[in-house]
Amino acid sequence: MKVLAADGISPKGIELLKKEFEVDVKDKISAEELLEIIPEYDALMVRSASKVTAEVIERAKNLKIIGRAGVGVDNIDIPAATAKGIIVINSPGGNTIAATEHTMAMMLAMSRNIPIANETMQKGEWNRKQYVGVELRGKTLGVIGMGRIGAGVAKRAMAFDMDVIAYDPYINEERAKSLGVTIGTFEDVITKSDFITVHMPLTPDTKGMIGMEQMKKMKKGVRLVNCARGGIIVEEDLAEAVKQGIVAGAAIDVYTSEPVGPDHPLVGVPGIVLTPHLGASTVEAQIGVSLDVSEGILAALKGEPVATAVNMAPVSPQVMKVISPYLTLAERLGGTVVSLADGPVEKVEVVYNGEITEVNTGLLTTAVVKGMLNPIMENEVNYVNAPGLAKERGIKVTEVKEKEVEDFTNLITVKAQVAGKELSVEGTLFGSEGRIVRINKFRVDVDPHARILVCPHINRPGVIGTIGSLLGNNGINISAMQVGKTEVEGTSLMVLTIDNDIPAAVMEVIKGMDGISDARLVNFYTI
Ligand SMILES: NC(=O)c1ccc[n+]([C@@H]2O[C@H](COP(=O)([O-])OP(=O)(O)OC[C@H]3O[C@@H](n4cnc5c(N)ncnc54)[C@H](O)[C@@H]3O)[C@@H](O)[C@H]2O)c1
Ligand SMILES: O=C(O)CC[C@@H](O)C(=O)O
Repeated sequence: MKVLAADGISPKGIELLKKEFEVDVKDKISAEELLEIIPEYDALMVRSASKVTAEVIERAKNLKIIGRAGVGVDNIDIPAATAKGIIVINSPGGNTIAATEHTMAMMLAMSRNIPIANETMQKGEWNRKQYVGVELRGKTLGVIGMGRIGAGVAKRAMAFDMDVIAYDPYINEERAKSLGVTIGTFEDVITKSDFITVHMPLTPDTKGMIGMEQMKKMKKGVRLVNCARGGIIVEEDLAEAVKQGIVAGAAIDVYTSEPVGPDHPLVGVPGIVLTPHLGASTVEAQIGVSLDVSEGILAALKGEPVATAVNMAPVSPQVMKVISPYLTLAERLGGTVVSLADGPVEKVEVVYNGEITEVNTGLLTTAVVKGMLNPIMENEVNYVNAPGLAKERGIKVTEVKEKEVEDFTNLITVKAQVAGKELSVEGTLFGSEGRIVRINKFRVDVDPHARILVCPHINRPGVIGTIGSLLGNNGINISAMQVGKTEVEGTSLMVLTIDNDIPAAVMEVIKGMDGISDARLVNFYTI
């Protein structure tokens, strides 16, 4: 497998990846070169400089995962990646402190004229009267977007004795209370604050959220900070508002289009402090984000789910801890059902019993679907594309949770509707080992690995022996055997774990044997 690390990713994560994969490092890569070389790679790591467009994704023949060494994924075409089953991961917390501290640094630099004072002093000037600043103490800071960075900025601002008022339509009263901030409306924040800082992603809702109309409503002497995304504050309006004295100052780290040249409207405006997207640029943050995405890439390339995938339903680390031991079992139950089916699966119901019902089992259901589709699809099915592929194929997937469970702590039952008939396979964990404990109505204890031959048959002398001899005569070794019975007298289910594939002609002979009702091969290597 080959990994491309673009945009100057810290070597810490790259070292980790190099233990398992071939890694090419290209700190500076043009859009043309990326398009040209992307077909070679299985994984791509980027910061904010490279644009992973639909065209790049279209040409990425082998790409399985894109790792964004940072928070914002606005430089990646997520719908295009999802449609192609490419996992997109980021590092949600790796650079939070760096961006939070940069915001504080920008606020202080702006309010105490540090950049201009330094610049003029470096030229030999001594301008003490010209650069009188303002204090943070006692001022109101308006925080728009109370996520990781917004909350970190609020906490630090309170240590500077600022009052914090926040606007974030997606946080609840309880969270606001625990952060010690006052929650207000957008109007409250823009009209009552002395400093305003924005910390949300650029979305259709947030784009241009602060323009001239809003700036005119703000307090006289207001100062604005944007260390989130360019475009949340309209750049031309901000330049004009500072020039006209509507806004006293601004500190900006991010721009609608980067890199920024000398013609940018904010360049050269007195009172505006600019940095070239340095929010995440600390040694610690770069190591953190590099390790985060490298670990994610390692897991994803092994087929494991990654909690930081942005194009999958998010799974908290607590939930992941509970469900991860069941993921392989869930896939194998799905794969078993589809291998036993005599026709296309129309409907799947995944029933969870026991303690596992207390957490979100969505990812386990996706694992069942992944296991069902993998043996029958040409291209790899993964946690990202499995739900979409099932929908495309008209397979209705539902989840049922039932607290009660007999005999086991937890039980997963996969029921499939095939040509009007129901098939079901049940599984549980014995310690950390997955086991199939029931196939249709037959109780079994099968270790779902290698290949199994499943034969419902009449319970009478000689039937099992005939199959054993046939397999032996064809050089197929049986390494384990189970016979499951039902309440229906006279019928049994034989499950043989075998070391080799069974040729189609031998399968036909088995199916035609006296006393055998059916024969199905489940190959766990393809699930
Ligand atoms: N300058 C940098 O180098 C740098 C570094 C890290 C992060 N960032 C950017 O900072 C931003 C925030 O990062 P984070 O880690 O705190 O993200 P986060 O996801 O933890 O927080 C974002 C917050 O914005 C809120 N939000 C969404 N839409 C909103 C709206 N319309 N109005 C108000 N609030 C809204 C969300 O509810 C959430 O609480 C992101 O855009 C990220 O890309 C920049
Ligand atoms: O890669 C960077 O330096 C910027 C990262 C930052 O914008 C982010 O969204 O995490």
